[in-house]
Amino acid sequence: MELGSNLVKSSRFKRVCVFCGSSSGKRECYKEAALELGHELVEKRLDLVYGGGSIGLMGLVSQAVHSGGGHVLGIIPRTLVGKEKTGETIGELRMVGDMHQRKAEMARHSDCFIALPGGYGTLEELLEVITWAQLGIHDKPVGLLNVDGYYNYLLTFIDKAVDDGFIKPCQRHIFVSAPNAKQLVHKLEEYVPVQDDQDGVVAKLKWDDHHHELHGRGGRPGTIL
Ligand SMILES: C/C(=C\CNc1ncnc2c1ncn2[C@@H]1O[C@H](COP(=O)(O)O)[C@@H](O)[C@H]1O)CO
Repeated sequence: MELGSNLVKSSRFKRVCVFCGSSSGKRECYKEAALELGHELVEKRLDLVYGGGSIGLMGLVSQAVHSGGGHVLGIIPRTLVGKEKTGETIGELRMVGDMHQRKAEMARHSDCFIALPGGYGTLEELLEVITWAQLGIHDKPVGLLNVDGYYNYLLTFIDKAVDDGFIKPCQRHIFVSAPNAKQLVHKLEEYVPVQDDQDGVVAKLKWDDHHHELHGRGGRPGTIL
């Protein structure tokens, strides 16, 4: 695909879910990384799925994608809607009943996940999609944007969990990490899902079948199909 004079290789993804701080952090590098990620998504013609709202890094990444011509889908619980809590949202906004539905909908609408720096909310979203990958609920790539070493302690902790037998060595690489957006998107493109057939990982198909048995094919918000 041609964009100006540059040749842009088309991506295996269409929509990228970004988890990130509802604050901007104290250092410029976090804001710069959010903008850089937004620009990278635009350059690769990738649409954005995120938590809605324009506060913090969420605002920066969504504005960058929106002003670059990408589609922005914000998924937000009704309770959080309101300028005072989330700022002015741009792009398409979809409202859901609660935080659980929100995460499931964000995941359902995305082909991969990226976590920028953030706080508890970002960590929880990141660890949930990693856990879902471990359980075989999805096989979508997950990437950690380790801006200026922000996540080094988390990576060290995960290594400790592997050493101490709480995370299997083969699951250590269930997600990828990189210091900048370009490298991270490249790694996500190359990612091959971790295989762990021997030890109880339930194939995605089985989760889906079970879900369809329970809820029918139409699905309900709150489940990845
Ligand atoms: C409740 C108040 C502000 C919270 N506003 C949010 N608006 C939209 N999305 C949010 C908000 N807070 C958390 N999120 C989700 O979690 C991630 C950011 O959380 P963090 O703790 O800042 O890392 C983000 O990806 C969103 O999906 C006002 O009192």
